[in-house]
Amino acid sequence: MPTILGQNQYGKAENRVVRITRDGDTHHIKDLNVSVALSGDMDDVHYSGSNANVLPTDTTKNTVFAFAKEHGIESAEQFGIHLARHFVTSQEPIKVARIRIQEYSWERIATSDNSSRFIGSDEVNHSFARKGQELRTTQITYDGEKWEIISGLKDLTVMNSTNSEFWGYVKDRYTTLKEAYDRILCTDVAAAWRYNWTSDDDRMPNWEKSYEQAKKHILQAFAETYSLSLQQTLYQMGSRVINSRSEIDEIRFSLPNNHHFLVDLEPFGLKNDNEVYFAADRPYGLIEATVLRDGVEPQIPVDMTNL
Ligand SMILES: O=c1[nH]c(=O)c2[nH]c(=O)[nH]c2[nH]1
Repeated sequence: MPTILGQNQYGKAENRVVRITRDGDTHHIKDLNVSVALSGDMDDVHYSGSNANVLPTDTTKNTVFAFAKEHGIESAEQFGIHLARHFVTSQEPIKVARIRIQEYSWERIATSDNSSRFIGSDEVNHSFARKGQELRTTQITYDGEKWEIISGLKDLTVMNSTNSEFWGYVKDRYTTLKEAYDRILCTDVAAAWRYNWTSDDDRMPNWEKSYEQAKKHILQAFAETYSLSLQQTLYQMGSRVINSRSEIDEIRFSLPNNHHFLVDLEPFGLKNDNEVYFAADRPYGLIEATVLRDGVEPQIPVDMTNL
């Protein structure tokens, strides 16, 4: 049966590009998922395998990252327009470029009123929480006498665009990781905390307020900790909650280390001065720990945060 080629397009999908613009101590984030689809005179590659008209999808990926440096990312639309125009006007065989962009929005974390005691007031400008509601969770267990209430949240994505380092770790023959003295720290916070309210005879906590406050302390501790490891940040977040909320005795975290790798733009003659990152989705480091009020028995199950 004879066949003919129908509609076709190709490109690199889901380029996760993060552009940090550093305006002194005030940082701005653009976080995009960019998919490139090109079409045009592509009969030959399908019919005979001749690649003469094919700009590699790998090149389209590089172009996305290089453009993030060269042109910046003013808006998703502006960025997409630059890219689409580039592909169509620079490559004769390419007749149509379709750029799809999803943008992750971030908002600044409001730090605590007394933060200037811990950090310079200008440093609040590098800590962000991703917009979009986190999921609030709770588990209630009652045996007719005692209550166990474990509440928490998941998918609370936060980022520090500076004030994070990681060095001085063990190095064996398989270690290739370079020590980092200024890296992006990004995680999706999953936390579960246990209330010490166990009896109907005791005064019940204000659940709504407690949730809002626990979340606030987690965010502020993340923003205000100068981090030498995600483990250290985790502990700071946990102790901030335990120390500020007398109704909570125990908190467990599961924190993926959402790696952001600096993109090597040298091959394109561009210097990447901590501006353009590749946001990898896997594999990721996974840091998990419980923080307890001194003297209490741990009760939150290990997998409680994997709701
Ligand atoms: O904060 C970190 N903790 C680690 O244990 C670790 N391991 C690693 O490779 N990177 C990091 N980062």
